[in-house]
Amino acid sequence: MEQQENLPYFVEGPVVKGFGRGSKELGIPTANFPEDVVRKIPESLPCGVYYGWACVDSGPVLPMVMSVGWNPYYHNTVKTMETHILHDFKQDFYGSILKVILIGYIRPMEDYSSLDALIEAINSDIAIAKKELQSPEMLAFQSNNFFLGDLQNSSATIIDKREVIHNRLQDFQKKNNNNKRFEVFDWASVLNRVFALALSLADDMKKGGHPHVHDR
Ligand SMILES: Cc1cc2nc3c(=O)[nH]c(=O)nc-3n(C[C@H](O)[C@H](O)[C@H](O)COP(=O)(O)O)c2cc1C
Ligand SMILES: Nc1ncnc2c1ncn2[C@@H]1O[C@H](COP(=O)(O)OP(=O)(O)O)[C@@H](O)[C@H]1O
Repeated sequence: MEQQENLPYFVEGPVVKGFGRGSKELGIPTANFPEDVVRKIPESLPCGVYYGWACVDSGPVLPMVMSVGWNPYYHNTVKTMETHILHDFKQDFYGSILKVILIGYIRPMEDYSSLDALIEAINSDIAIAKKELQSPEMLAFQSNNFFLGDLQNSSATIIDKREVIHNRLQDFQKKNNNNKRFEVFDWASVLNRVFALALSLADDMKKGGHPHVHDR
């Protein structure tokens, strides 16, 4: 299936406030990634509904369902990534770091005729996720090194590793944005290229082929 081509896909970022449409009251709260994280998701990752694993800060790795797109039901003008974690959290976790692995594609985003129909569709997505995540291949991702912060030994594909590294370097850059040196020379992007090249070479060596540079 074409939608499975870029999976698994690894994303990490802080949880920000969404549109506040009261999805919590409906029993389906969704944690939102900020716009800059969503913007980095390549066009090659189709909009739609996904299932996979999620982890908040250094908490347990839990099943999740996620929507990626423009929420046609609400006629959104910005693309969002909204993660509903299948767990009863005692409190909100805005500002926490959310890590997700998108493993399976469920369906495209639909414009439902009523809120009840949308909720019914999401509940069906949840049932699919629960079932699919029980297989040994899916369970293996629950203990992926990505959740431990060990990127070198993560089974993320090259583009995913770069994405995570890119996000981390952007945070690093933001923290240092008062430092004049960063205005003169973009160290973060240089480091990003060096990391990407090193990962690319390591992967090629592992495959036993001749190392070559992948384009972003
Ligand atoms: C698993 C899942 C599937 C979704 N499917 C759709 C969909 O098909 N169409 C749609 O318009 N929105 C869909 N959504 C997005 C919801 O509309 C969204 O979570 C809701 O707008 C909550 O907004 P809020 O975070 O601002 O409260 C889906 C969300 C989830 C978690
Ligand atoms: N199981 C859960 N999955 C996702 N978010 C949850 C969950 N339980 C609590 N939350 C919290 O709820 C927030 C989302 O609530 P929601 O009503 O969708 O509001 P908003 O869209 O305004 O952020 C998340 O950012 C998170 O802090």
